Amino acid sequence: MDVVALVPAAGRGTRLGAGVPKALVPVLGESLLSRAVRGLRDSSSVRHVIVAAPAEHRDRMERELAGAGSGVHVVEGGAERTDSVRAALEASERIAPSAEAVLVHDAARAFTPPSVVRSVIAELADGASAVVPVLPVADTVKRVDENGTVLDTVDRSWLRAVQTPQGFSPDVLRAAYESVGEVATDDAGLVERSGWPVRTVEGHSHALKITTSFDLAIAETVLAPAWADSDVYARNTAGSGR
Ligand SMILES: Nc1ccn([C@@H]2O[C@H](COP(=O)(O)OP(=O)(O)OP(=O)(O)O)[C@@H](O)[C@H]2O)c(=O)n1
Ligand SMILES: C[C@](O)(CO)[C@H](O)COP(=O)(O)O
Repeated sequence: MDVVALVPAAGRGTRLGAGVPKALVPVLGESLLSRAVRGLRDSSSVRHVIVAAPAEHRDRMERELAGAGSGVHVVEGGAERTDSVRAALEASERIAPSAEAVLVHDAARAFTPPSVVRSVIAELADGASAVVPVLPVADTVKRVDENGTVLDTVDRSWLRAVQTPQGFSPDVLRAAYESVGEVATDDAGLVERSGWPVRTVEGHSHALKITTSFDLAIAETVLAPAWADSDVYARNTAGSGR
């Protein structure tokens, strides 16, 4: 399959509070952005990568990715994640007009194993129009009212936590972005609202979204060393890792 990956990387990283956009934060010497793009390239299944960068850091991100290969492009992102994905999606019509599949992958999920990327693409190749990697929810989940009092306990057997990369047939994602103007927290949410079925594949604990300083500590002590260790990396890319 001819696959293009869109990488929203234009967020500020407010919850991490590193003083630079989160995608530029280094983990053991390599930025989250560089690692996220490397994971996509390591899947050997992605032809083009289009990164949405903050306007004021676009040049720096271009330099950061200079060694990542000729198929990597940087465009200007927007105020919300959906604006950044929309900008990259529009650029994909020019950069990758013959793409048969589009992935959307957070720069913040920089340690996603290439095996997850391949699983999503395999499901698209099998005929799915939209695919998301998911994990079961580990905690008991409760609904609460505005005062913080518990209303009820949700049956978690139906719940899944959703990761990226999320994969789509290009026409389906474009139609969803054209018809649904509002902001969504993930791209599959827009596709669902347009009435398309969304399939799931097994996600991976290493695909966590680096959001807080705790997550960054996990990245520094567990995830980056696992990637640097070729044996651990091989096991990690082969299994579920849960
Ligand atoms: N306007 C935005 C906002 C977010 N993102 C990207 O969307 C992904 C998921 O967002 P999140 O992890 O919430 O990142 P931030 O918005 O940077 O985090 P925060 O809410 O803490 O500021 C990240 O790769 C982020 O760079 C983006 O491209 N454009
Ligand atoms: C797309 C996403 O990573 C799926 O879990 C998530 O919804 C992004 O949410 P955020 O609020 O922008 O971090």
